[in-house]
Amino acid sequence: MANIVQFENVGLRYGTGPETLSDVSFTLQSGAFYFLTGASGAGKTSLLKLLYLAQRPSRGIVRLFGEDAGTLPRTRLPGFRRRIGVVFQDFRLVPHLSAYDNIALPLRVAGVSESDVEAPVREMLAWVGLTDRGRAKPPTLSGGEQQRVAIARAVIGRPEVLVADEPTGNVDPDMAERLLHLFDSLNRLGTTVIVATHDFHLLNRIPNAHMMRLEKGRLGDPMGTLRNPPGAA
Ligand SMILES: Nc1ncnc2c1ncn2[C@@H]1O[C@H](COP(=O)(O)OP(=O)(O)OP(=O)(O)O)[C@@H](O)[C@H]1O
Repeated sequence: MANIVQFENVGLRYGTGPETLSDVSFTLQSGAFYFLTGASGAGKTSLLKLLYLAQRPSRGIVRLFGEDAGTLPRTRLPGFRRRIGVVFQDFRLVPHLSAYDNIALPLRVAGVSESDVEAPVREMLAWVGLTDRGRAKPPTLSGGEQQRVAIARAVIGRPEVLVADEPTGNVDPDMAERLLHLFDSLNRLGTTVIVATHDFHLLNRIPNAHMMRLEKGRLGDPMGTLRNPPGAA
């Protein structure tokens, strides 16, 4: 499998504070599934922001799709970002737009003609089990429904990498499993998936997932497949 993401000795410092991330080196293989764990404040969100190009490293190299993200001209950033879907813990849906229009947003922003928007949006609504909720606006949806809209929006552009930052933090355990199942099915179709989570119960649901653990801004033990995570029976 090809390296789709590569971090080389990456450091991140916000302003003049201490380093939030230090000497972070890892690769993500195309088509694999990764969990990123670590205590609150360990730097998970910061690492993911570097990955989806919302943040630039203070030092080191972030390589995406074989290219050094630090030397990409600004004009190429939107194209790169479209290859990475992002799911946030707090959903970040546009409240005055319907579920349908939230999911359609990435296609419309990318200039896809309106006649080519409806079929993929309907397909996504069905995939996340919300066929009947397309007209609903986010404030009228449950947390699990909102997160499913957010997942549909993140994947409608068929990204090569899906990044999810604590996507199950605001839903009940049954819904968390359901959401994880969506990530798993996407991964089986070939998308590289990385999920940051505190929820150890989820880890053994994807037996072949690779584990990454951040401790105070540094990656812990080398990555491996965690078949018996802490808390698993
Ligand atoms: N924009 C910012 N400016 C300054 N400091 C920041 C900023 N974002 C994060 N930090 C700091 O960086 C450290 C790591 O934060 P980060 O959000 O990456 O951790 P996390 O592992 O995702 O935590 P949590 O699980 O609580 O979301 C924290 O000490 C945080 O206060």
